[in-house]
Amino acid sequence: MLNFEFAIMLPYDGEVRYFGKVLNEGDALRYFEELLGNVEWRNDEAVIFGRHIITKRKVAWYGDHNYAYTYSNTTRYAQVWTEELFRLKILVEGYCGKTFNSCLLNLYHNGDEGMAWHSDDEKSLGQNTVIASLSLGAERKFAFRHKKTKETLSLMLENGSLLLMQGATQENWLHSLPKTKKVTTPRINLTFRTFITEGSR
Ligand SMILES: O=C(O)CCC(=O)C(=O)O
Ligand SMILES: [Fe+2]
Repeated sequence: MLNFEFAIMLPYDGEVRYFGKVLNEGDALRYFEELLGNVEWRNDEAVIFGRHIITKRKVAWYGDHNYAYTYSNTTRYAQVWTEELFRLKILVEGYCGKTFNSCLLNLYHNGDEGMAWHSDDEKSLGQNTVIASLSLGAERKFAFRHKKTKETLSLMLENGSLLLMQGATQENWLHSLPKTKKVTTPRINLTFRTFITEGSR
């Protein structure tokens, strides 16, 4: 396997690697535009405390099969990889030395849209899940907060950059994409994940 340079982001209780830019400006822009136009973007919906919420942020979900995935009391079905998403999956797998069977995409139109503190610890992802996050478009701050010590740290996710979260990260740390008035342009984020399918449980 090839070795790539990366920065280690978490001091303890989890493993996060930041590879920096893995796509040059031209490729990042081309993928951004292709995904903006070709992905089936939808507003995310959730039922939280009995209220039906529709987010401003748009989402899409792709994978090897049309997996059904339930969170926040809503079931979604994955679309099968587009050609450009499949190419990005192969690129990301090369850096991470891991394979992924699905990808959740988020489209943030500007800094008014973000993602609140959460961890990606759904049962369908299993323990010590590996999540690779590729960012395209506007540079945004990404933050981690330890669930017990409350230690907080953050980094900037650059255009074309790759972040890998693995080990006990989801068990011990929350992460968020804070809203900001400074960002007025859109960003697309792709999180490649491994969804545990019926056959492999
Ligand atoms: O947009 C990001 O960088 C993070 C997205 C995220 O945390 C998620 O989709 O679970
Ligand atoms: Fe997340």
